[in-house]
Amino acid sequence: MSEIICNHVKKAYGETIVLHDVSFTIQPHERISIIGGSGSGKTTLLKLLNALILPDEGSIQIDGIDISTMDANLLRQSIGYVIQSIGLFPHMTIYDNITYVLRLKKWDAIRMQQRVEELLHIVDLDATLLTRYPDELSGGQKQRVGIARALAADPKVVLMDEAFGAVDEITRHTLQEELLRIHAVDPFTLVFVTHDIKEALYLGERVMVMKDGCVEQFDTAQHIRQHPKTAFVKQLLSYL
Ligand SMILES: Nc1ncnc2c1ncn2[C@@H]1O[C@H](COP(=O)(O)OP(=O)(O)OP(=O)(O)O)[C@@H](O)[C@H]1O
Repeated sequence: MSEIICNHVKKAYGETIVLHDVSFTIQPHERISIIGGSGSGKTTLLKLLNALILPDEGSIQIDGIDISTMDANLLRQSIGYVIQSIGLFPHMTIYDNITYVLRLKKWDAIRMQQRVEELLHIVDLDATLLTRYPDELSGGQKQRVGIARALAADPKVVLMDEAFGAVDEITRHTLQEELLRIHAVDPFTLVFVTHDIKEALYLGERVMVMKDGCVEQFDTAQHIRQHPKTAFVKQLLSYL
């Protein structure tokens, strides 16, 4: 499961309205990418889905439950979240980073060890890295650790914010393919924020284009390509 419904959500920081009356539904297991100009509200939207911030108006439901009524910590433990700066804990080993949520959930050591082995296989990382600290890894390896950590507790929703933005083109493409492979094997609802239209169309079954806090178009990748609704969407497609 994990249908996400965003219902007339409005968010402002002080006087500045960052999201205006945003509504959409994401189907269980769907892959959505979000693209838009800088400051259009993409990260704010992900933070709302993760209950890191709350809407001023409107509501967000996951599987029919308004997330503002849920325990925020439990909600976040059930959602995988990967950000560009990765957010690995620098003072923890890679093993401890990957198992962070599992330890919060009080998994026993043997089960955790087995899950880490599975995760290393899924994200194609070598077990010798487990005792290292984040500083001792390359950018691509850190991204893989970030993905492994996000997937550790088998979340039904995964939010990725410019997750592959800080790696070279080849690593980026490899990570994109791996993400699709991981999703195909054990699907989850994926919301992937990117600045790259090519990446948005490649990863998203549907693509949401945002501008100035509004959704300009939310359609299948094919429909966006064939029928861009606004000048802004056309402009994005011109970068392909
Ligand atoms: N904590 C905050 N306090 C005040 N304003 C904020 C805060 N966080 C974000 N903003 C503002 O809200 C707007 C939307 O920011 P957001 O990070 O959601 O945009 P974005 O689409 O993710 O941008 P980018 O692509 O540059 O990362 C921006 O104008 C930003 O300056």
